[in-house]
Amino acid sequence: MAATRRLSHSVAVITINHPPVNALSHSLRRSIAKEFGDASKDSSIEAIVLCGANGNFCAGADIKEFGSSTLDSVSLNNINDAVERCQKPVVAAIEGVALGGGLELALSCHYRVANVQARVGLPEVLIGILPAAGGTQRLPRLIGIPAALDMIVRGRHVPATEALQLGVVDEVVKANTIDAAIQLARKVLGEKYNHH
Ligand SMILES: CC/C=C\CC(=O)SCCNC(=O)CCNC(=O)[C@H](O)C(C)(C)COP(=O)(O)OP(=O)(O)OC[C@H]1O[C@@H](n2cnc3c(N)ncnc32)[C@H](O)[C@@H]1OP(=O)(O)O
Repeated sequence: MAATRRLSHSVAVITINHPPVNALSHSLRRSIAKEFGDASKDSSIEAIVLCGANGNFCAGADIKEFGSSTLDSVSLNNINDAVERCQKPVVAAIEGVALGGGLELALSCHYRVANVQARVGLPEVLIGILPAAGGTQRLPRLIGIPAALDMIVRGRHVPATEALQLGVVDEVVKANTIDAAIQLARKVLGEKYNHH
C-alpha cells in the first residue's frame, strides 16, 4: 500500500493505492503525507491532483485497524490541513467512492472532479462514530448547514450528479476523470497567471 506520484507537465498526480478500496491505513497515511509534502515543496510542480487506484478514490478510515494500538503519528487531520493550506491548486479526482475520511480528504482539496458513476458520503454514523477529520466543518461551509446535516445524520451515499447540484463537487465527467482533474488544475493555473 502506498501513494505514488507521477508528473503530467507541471501537475503532480498522487495516486492513493491500497486495494481493494484505498482505506486510509496508518502506512497509507504516512505515504500520502510524504508524497504530498514532497510535491508541495518541489518548485517544478505547480498543481497537485489526488486520485485513487483500483477504481475508487477512498472508502475512508481503514476499519480493519480500528482498535489497534498503532501510534498515530500521521493523522488524517494533519494531512487534510496540509492539503487545504497548500499554496498550489489541489484537485481531487473522484472515481468509485469517496466515503468518510475519503470524502474529508477530498473536501480539503481546493476543487473536486467526480466521475458520473461516483458516490460520496459521510457514513460514519452508520458505524456509530462521527466524522472527525474536518468533514463536519468543511462540508457545511461548502454546501450549507441543512444539506450537510442531512448527509451527516443519514450517512447516505450521494450520487455524483446530486453531489454536483449540492455543490459538493465542482464538475462531473463521464470518462477520463483524472485527465479532467489535470485540465481543471491547468485552467486554474492559467487564470492565476492571467491575473498577474
Ligand atoms: C481517519 C479517520 C477518518 C474517518 C472515519 C471513517 O472514514 S470511518 C469509515 C467510513 N467508511 C465506510 O464506512 C465505508 C464502508 N465500506 C462500504 O460502504 C463498502 O465496503 C464500499 C466501500 C462502498 C464497497 O462496497 P462493495 O459492495 O463494492 O464491496 P464490499 O463491501 O464487499 O467491500 C470490499 C472489500 O473492501 C473492504 N472495505 C470496505 N471499506 C473498508 C474500509 N473503510 N476499511 C477497510 N476495508 C474496507 C471490505 O471489508 C471488503 O474486504 P474483503 O477483504 O474483500 O472482505
